Amino acid sequence: MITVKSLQLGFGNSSGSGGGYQQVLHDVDFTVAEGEAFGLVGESGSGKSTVLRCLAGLYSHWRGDIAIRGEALGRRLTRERCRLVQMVFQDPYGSLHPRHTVGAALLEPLTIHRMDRPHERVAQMLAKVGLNESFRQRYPHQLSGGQRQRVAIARALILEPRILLLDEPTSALDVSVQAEILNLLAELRAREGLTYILVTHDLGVVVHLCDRLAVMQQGRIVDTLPTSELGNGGVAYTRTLVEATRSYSRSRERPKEVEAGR
Ligand SMILES: Nc1ncnc2c1ncn2[C@@H]1O[C@H](COP(=O)(O)OP(=O)(O)OP(=O)(O)O)[C@@H](O)[C@H]1O
Repeated sequence: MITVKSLQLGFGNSSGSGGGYQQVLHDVDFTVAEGEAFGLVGESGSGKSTVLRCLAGLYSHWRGDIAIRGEALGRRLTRERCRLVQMVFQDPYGSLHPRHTVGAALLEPLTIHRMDRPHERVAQMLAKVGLNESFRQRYPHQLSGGQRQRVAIARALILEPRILLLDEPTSALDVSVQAEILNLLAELRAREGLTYILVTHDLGVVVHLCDRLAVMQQGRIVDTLPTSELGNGGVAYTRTLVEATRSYSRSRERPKEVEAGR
């Protein structure tokens, strides 16, 4: 369903005169099947979010080929592309307008895309993400972190896209609500037959949600494997990453253990 071939992107002045040019993506290749959940993992700065941003149309100066359902993706963000591909960001506070109610935030894309039965669609979408009608009147600051992310997911899904790009969708959330949002995302994918590309630092999230993953290092994909193979060690860099994530999780858990012992 999604084919990315030789994707390259850099920032800065590429003329060579001013210097400061940084090549961020080098020949990134991967494919994602319809209905698949594909994880992108790797060290900080390896280019994961940049890949998502190219797919979402937030960057237009990439080179290479991106095709969705066999159709080459242009560099302009068209109405059809918005209907097909939507993105959910790490921080729902940043992606929701602070002075728009939940109802207004969900109605806006429907109005722009002139969709019929807008109020009915908002009610259905709220129910799908587990929020009742009373949430329509609330502002983002009147929601918990988990509820805000539910609204952000609802806003991304309200145009009925087929592809959801998820950039660290749970990392800004309290540990207690992370599982709730992951379960919601898994449930929505199963029910709606959605295709996910998910960027995360957390291999636990990949295991929970993804069928396959690609490991990025310095702007390149260095390994692609089924999630089921993660436990088997994989190739050297993936093994190192798995170990690093394990020790990262352990160090995150330590303060809680200390707290519990008080
Ligand atoms: N708009 C930009 N202008 C200049 N450089 C950028 C820009 N966006 C990203 N970069 C650089 O591109 C590289 C890749 O960034 P990217 O955000 O894709 O990494 P990442 O793997 O998602 O990292 P993290 O896991 O920390 O979010 C980094 O070196 C970053 O500094």
